[in-house]
This record gives sequence, C-alpha cells and structure tokens, in this order.
Amino acid sequence: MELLTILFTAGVLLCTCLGYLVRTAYTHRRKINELRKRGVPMPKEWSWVTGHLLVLQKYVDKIPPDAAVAFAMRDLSQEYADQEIFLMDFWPVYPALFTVFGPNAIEKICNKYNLPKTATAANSMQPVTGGPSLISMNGDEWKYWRSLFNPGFSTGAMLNNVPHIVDSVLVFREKLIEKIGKGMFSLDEFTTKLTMEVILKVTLDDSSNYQRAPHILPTALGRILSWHSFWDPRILLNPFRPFVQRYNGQVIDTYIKKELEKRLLEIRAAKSSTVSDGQPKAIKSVITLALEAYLDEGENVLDERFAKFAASQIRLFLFAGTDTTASILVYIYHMLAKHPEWRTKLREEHDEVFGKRSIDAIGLLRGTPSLLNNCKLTLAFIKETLRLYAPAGTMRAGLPGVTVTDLQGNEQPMDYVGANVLHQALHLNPRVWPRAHEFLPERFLVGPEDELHPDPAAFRPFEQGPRNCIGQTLVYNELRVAVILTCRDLEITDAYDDFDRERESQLGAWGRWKRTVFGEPLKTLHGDRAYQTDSGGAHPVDGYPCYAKWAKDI
Ligand code: HEM
Repeated sequence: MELLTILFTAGVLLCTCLGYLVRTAYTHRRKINELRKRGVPMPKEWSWVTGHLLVLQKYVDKIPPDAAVAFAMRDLSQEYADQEIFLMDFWPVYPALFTVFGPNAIEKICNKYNLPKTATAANSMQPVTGGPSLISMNGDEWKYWRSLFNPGFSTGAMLNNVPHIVDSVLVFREKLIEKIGKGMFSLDEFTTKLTMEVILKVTLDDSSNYQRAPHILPTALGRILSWHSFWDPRILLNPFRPFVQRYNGQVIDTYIKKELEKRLLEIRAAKSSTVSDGQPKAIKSVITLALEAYLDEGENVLDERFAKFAASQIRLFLFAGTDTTASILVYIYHMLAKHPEWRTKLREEHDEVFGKRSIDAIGLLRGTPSLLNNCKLTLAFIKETLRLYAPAGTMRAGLPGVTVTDLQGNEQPMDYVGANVLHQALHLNPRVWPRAHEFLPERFLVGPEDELHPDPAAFRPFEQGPRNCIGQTLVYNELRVAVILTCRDLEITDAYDDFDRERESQLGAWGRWKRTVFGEPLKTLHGDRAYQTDSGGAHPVDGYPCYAKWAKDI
C-alpha cells in the first residue's frame, strides 16, 4: 500500500513537471510563431520542437569544431544583409534573440534606449564574479558602481599607470627574447600572463610578478574558469562544479577583502598625516580610488556588503581585463607578421617618436606617457586588428513597447525578444566597411572625404553608449606599449605548420581511427589557421604556437 502511495505521488509529480515543461515550451513557441506570421525576419526552417537549433548546426558544420560559434552566426548573417536583423530561437538552450549587425539598429539598442542586460548574462557570469557585477547589473545599482569605478579607469589615471605597464611589458619582452632559437611556444600563454599582471597592478596595486611566478588570484580564477561554460551542458551539469567554483570564489574573496582592508588603512593614514614626506604622490589603483569615493560618501568602516560587492567587481576586472586584451595582443603580432609593410611603417613611426634606439623608448614612456598619443599609425593598426578580431559583443533584453528598425525601415518588436549584438558580423558588414575582409589600418587615418573613412557607429569593439567598456583606455595603452617595446627588434611568426605536423605524428590508434571514419576536421576558418575559439576572450586556437626571432634589419 505504502509503495503504491509513493509511486502514485512520484507519478503525479512527474506529470506536473512534464505538464509545466510542455506548457512553458508551447507558450514560448506560440509567441515566436506569432512573430513569424507577422513577417519578422528569421530562418524559415523554424520548428515547434527545436526552434532554430538545427538551423545553426548547418553553419557550425562549416567551421572548425573548436571555432567560436559566433562565426557560424556571422556566416548565417550574410543571408540577412537586406535587413541587418534576424531572429534566432535557441530556446531552451538560450533565450530567443534578434541578431543585430547594422550600426543604426545597434545605436538604438545600446545608445538611445540603453536596453538592460539579460538575466542569462547575469546567471552565466555569477560563478566567475561571485555576485552582481558591472557587466550584469542594471538601473541605479549599475549607475552607483560605475560612477564609483569611473575615476579609477579615467584617461588621467590610466596614463599614470603607463610606467607600471612598461615594467610588465619589459618582462614580457625578456621572456620573448629567452625563446629566440629555443623552439615553439604558446604566445597566448605569454600575453595572458602579461595582461593578468597588468590588471592585478592597476586594479589592486598588487606587484604580483605573475609572469614569472604563480599567484593565488589567477590560480583560483583559472580553476573557476576551467569549470565554467556559457552553454556547454557537459560542464554545466557536472555535480562537482558548484563546489569547486564556490571554494575558489571564497579564496579570491578572502584575498580581496584583506587587500581592501589594507588600502583602507593606507587611505586613513594618508588622511591623518598632515606632513608631506617629500615623496612623489603614489599612483592610485582602481580600488584605492573607489574606496576613497566610498569614504567620501561619509562611510568610515568597510561595510560587509560593500566588501562583497567590491570583490565581485574586482573578479570581473580580472576576468574581463585579461583574456580579451591577451587575445587581441596575439592577433596584433599575427597581423604584424602578415603585413610586413605595416611593420615597417610602425617601426618608422616609433623611431620618429622615441628615437632610433629601442631602449630610449623605455625612459621616455615612463617619463612622458602621453607620447603614446603621437603614435597614430600604431593606434590605427590596433583598431584595424580589433575590427577583424573583436573578442566580445553584447546581449540586451527586450522591453515592452520597444522596437528596432531594420534596414528596410520596418519596426521589429522587442517586447518579447532581446538582442544579440554581433560584432563579428557588424565589423565585416560590407555595406558599412568597404573592402571589409582586407586589413587596412589606413581606414582609421583618412578623413570623411575618403570612402574608407568608417562610420563611427560601425566600429564598436568596446561597445558604445553608457555601457561601453570601462577598461578601453587601459587596453589601448597596454597594447601600444607592448607594440612599441617589441616590434622594432623582435618578430613573432606562427608555427601552426610545425604544430600540426607534431600533433599528427603523436596521433594514437584511436585518433587515426576517428580520422578514417569521420574524416579530417576543418583546420582553417575562411583561410585563417589562427582562428578565434570560444574560450574566455576568444583566445586563438591551440594557444597560437609560434617562434620568436630578432628582426632581420637591426
Ligand atoms: C581588448 C580588450 C577588451 C574588449 C574588446 C572589451 C570589450 C567589451 C565590451 C564589448 C563590453 C560591453 C559588454 C556588454 O555590454 O555586455 C565591455 C564591457 C566591460 N568591460 Fe571590457 N573589453 C576589453 C577589456 C577590458 C578591460 C581591460 C577591462 C578592465 C577592467 C574591462 C572591463 C569591462 C567592464 C567592467 C565592462 C562592463 C561595463 C559596464 O557595463 O558598465 N574590459 N567590454
């Protein structure tokens, strides 16, 4: 009798869950079907059961298996060049979203309406940041934290940090020199360590020496990230994942809290000391400036809630600031190797601004960081690399009554669906970027009379509007310093051919069998072997194996 009751209860529960699932699925698909009937642009192979999931698969099959899915979306976008907007229904894997890749529509979403961040983005960032952070917050909460951190990332504060960046880039340079004649290495590993060392210094004033020695924060963050995915169910459903991530999150939070307490004591000591010790004013880290602003609100002690929220922001800075910048720096070397005529132009520019001897640039950059602004060709080169290899986009939620205009002038309703702003497609949109597939840094140097002159709304690697990237000045400074201190006398060339040969020779029986049955997997994305993957900030595939050598002409 008891067994019957248990079975009956379990059956009722199961039916309730199934009923709920079917009802939710039906309600969602019905709404998409209504939009479909109203003529909203979307792939016609939509299904009540799988939405558009199988549509994307067709495009995913045409790119290497580990390439970022955004490239499959970019290829699909070309079918909607007349609208520059189309709807994809990935539910239940992902919310249904408009993919948007026209500058005017994006301006409306990000600048005019500044639509809120999606709950999906907040949930997927939670394990990384440990709580709400700038990237996912909305409304007044976001405004408060953004204004607290803005001074720390201001142009002035970032120029003050150039000497720190120079120190870290010099270590990076030394490490490259050590690799000359020593065989293949992963450039991505080197750039990731560089950018982490910089962000630790700039945000926490932590002289970590991370390029040469392990450090507790990146180690714990790395463990969280190795158990993290934005979509992969094999990782998301692993029962150990929450425990590993929570433990490492606590390690990071404890460390940051101690740092906050130390900075608070330093600020108090500086405030109470009326006598100047004659020392030059110390460069203030992002967290010191944020703490000062917090104390200016009349606070006197480190409130637990403030400490917890501040730790989440710092965790975001470490995450957002490292991978993206590291990946772009790799692609800058990739472009330098592919475009020797530009490498020569950049070298000439650096000779002109800093003198012929590379070593002189070190002192000049430390003493007069604003000299960076005289390197116009270098900046144009970086911008063109960011256009072709943009590592991030943005996702926004829809709101009742909001519409977005497609290229034909039709208003597409955003009551129910949000938007995925696809930079990879926007930056190659041939309507707004003449000769879109070519690497032409001169686009960023010519005036409006030239057809290459870009529409300012079309270049958005850091997004635009109120929610633009807080770290972009830091990025431009860091990348410029790295190029200036390495490109005149060092050259990096990719080693994918040797890497592939080595991997081929190590292929076991299982690997060979898979090859025979399934064929050789694709190795290039539209001809580029160094394509971007979905890991972190779109890291280059296989870590960009490469060789370093002295430049020929020194
Ligand atoms: C090449 C490097 C980088 C690129 C391409 C990049 C790109 C972006 C993009 C596209 C956004 C908007 C994201 C969205 O709306 O969801 C963003 C936001 C953000 N980025 Fe970056 N980023 C880079 C480096 C950095 C660095 C070094 C930091 C430093 C700490 C940083 C911190 C942030 C933060 C905090 C936000 C959220 C801003 C807000 O909503 O108020 N990023 N970034």
